[in-house]
Amino acid sequence: MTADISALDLEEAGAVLAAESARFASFGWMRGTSGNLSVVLSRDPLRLAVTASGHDKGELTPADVVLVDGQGAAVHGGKPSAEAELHARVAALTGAGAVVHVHTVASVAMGRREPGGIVFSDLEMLKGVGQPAHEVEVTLPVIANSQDMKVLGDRLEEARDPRMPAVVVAGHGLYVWGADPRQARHHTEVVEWLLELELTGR
Ligand SMILES: CSC[C@@H](O)[C@@H](O)C(=O)COP(=O)(O)O
Ligand SMILES: [Zn+2]
Repeated sequence: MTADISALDLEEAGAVLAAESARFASFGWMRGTSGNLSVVLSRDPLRLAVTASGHDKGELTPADVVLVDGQGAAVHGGKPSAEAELHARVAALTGAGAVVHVHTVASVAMGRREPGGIVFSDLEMLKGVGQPAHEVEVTLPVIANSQDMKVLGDRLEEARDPRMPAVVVAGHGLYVWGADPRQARHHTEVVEWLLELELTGR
């Protein structure tokens, strides 16, 4: 346990992540134990609470959370998400306070159709990721999948567009981030809505 993060802080974070996870699972976005969530608990040193690996993400309890460092290694708790290192990388790179990873059908389907990136324009919903609705084109980057989180992190760093707090990982799912878990959830809902629209409309 680090001196600056109490067990209570971690359990409170676990309660938030369990609630967010149950919500995403209810949407069918975390089927078969897929997906993972994190929230930043301290910046210096970087510490995140991340969901434990391999659990049913619709049935998490506040205890199903692990404290990890800036490399995604466990500092306290059990086995962190297999993707904890990427969460830490996103938090360090973007300044986000929370990261969401979901396995949505629309993200994988659109990543296949548009491997060079998915362009959105003239949609009121773009305001939900801080962009104007009109006269702007915003691209959601698509990066190749890897089981190596360092490789995935390098790809995300190279491809990300500061105007879009998300990337699609081809053949895998969606990474989205925000200032806190609530904003990360809203960004996730908006990006997924945009993806579903494009999937339906093309
Ligand atoms: C069907 S689980 C797929 C996993 O390999 C992974 O991509 C995932 O999203 C969940 O991993 P986890 O280690 O439980 O956080
Ligand atoms: Zn995944």
